[in-house]
Amino acid sequence: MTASTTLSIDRLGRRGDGVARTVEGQTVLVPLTLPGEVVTGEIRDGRIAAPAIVTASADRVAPPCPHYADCGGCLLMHGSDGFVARWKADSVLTALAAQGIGATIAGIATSPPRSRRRAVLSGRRAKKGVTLGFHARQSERIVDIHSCHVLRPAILAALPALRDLVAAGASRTAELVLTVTEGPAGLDLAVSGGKPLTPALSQTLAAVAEAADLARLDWDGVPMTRRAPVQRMGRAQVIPPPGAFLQATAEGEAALRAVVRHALKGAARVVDLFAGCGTFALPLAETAEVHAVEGLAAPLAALDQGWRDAHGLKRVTTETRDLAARPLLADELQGFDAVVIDPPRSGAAAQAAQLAALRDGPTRVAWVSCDPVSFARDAKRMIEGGWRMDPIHVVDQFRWSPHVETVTVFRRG
Ligand SMILES: C[S@@+](CC[C@H](N)C(=O)[O-])C[C@H]1O[C@@H](n2cnc3c(N)ncnc32)[C@H](O)[C@@H]1O
Repeated sequence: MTASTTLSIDRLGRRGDGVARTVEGQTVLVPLTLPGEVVTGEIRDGRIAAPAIVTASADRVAPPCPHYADCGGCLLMHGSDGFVARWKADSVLTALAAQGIGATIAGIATSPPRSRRRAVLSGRRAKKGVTLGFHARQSERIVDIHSCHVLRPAILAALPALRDLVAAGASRTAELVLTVTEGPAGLDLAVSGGKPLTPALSQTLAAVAEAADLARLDWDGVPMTRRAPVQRMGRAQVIPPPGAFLQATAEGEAALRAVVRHALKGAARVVDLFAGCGTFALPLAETAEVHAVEGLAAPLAALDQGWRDAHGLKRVTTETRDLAARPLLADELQGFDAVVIDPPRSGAAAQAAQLAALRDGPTRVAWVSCDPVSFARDAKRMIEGGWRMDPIHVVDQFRWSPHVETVTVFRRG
């Protein structure tokens, strides 16, 4: 017989698990709980994996998804919308406070249910059939999903076809990774980890692509294009490379872009750092000349082509550059009025150091971030360099997950 322990949840940790303390002072993680709840269960390896709720929080709601108990795609569906919004805003303020920065939240824009237009699914073929979905919590096991409250309806409708692809093209040993993106031309699917293409497999894949009306199916780097999988970026249309980064929801992208546009109004020369396929660069080129810098050549080539095919945009130039190893230096930044920066989760420490040291050139930096902790570190550097930080807009594109994105503006002069 194993002993149950009763604990009170103090707060949620960064990954969304409840955090409690035993009387002996041991920290225990308790998934799917909320602050203030009293829970009981067996502690193993510092976790109560299957807690019974003794006293529920007033913020607890019934999760709408039948897969929620198992699927790792969502971790906060048991909290009310108000709770999740407050928790995300607080996690940004907490990360900034840890760097000694006081900040205010301008607002939070939460993407609606069923709005995720880009998702990475996993698929496996086994003796007993195909599984397709997200990984279970804390596990390599794939939860076979048939409904989902985050994915766009077009992605959900394609799951049977994606299962057919897994059945035809997954080996028994490897997991398929399926990156699916919805755009105006339909679904764009990039699959990696599949069996080598043979004429027979190509034929099957082509038949599935046709039946599901996929715009493009990329099989481990070999694209089959039925329609150009364009994405609109302002007045331009871009064909992203297969599996390329795009903001996860159209609503989230619009919220980020609105803040960036407003902040950079009137700027004649803008540099877009970590530009991707041009989410910010191309709309900004309606009113400003833009220099787009990005580490990967393929998205930049797509951005460049999108600019060349569009009408009425100001000049856009591109530069492939590793901004961690070779950030833009002060003399390279001086020719710009304003900066937009949107680094990966690790942030932009090297670039922040260069921006912080600026005495001439840009007076505005619109800073988009997908990680509050690295953002807080970089913000501290900016503020130490004399920049003032505007209130922070929280943009929640990953509803019901612990991810949180922000955009704010640094100003000087
Ligand atoms: C969060 S995404 C933003 C992309 C784009 N701004 C958008 O909104 O679609 C971060 C981008 O940074 C790029 N990146 C990651 N590490 C980089 C590095 N060391 N140097 C330059 N670019 C990098 C990625 O390829 C990706 O396109």
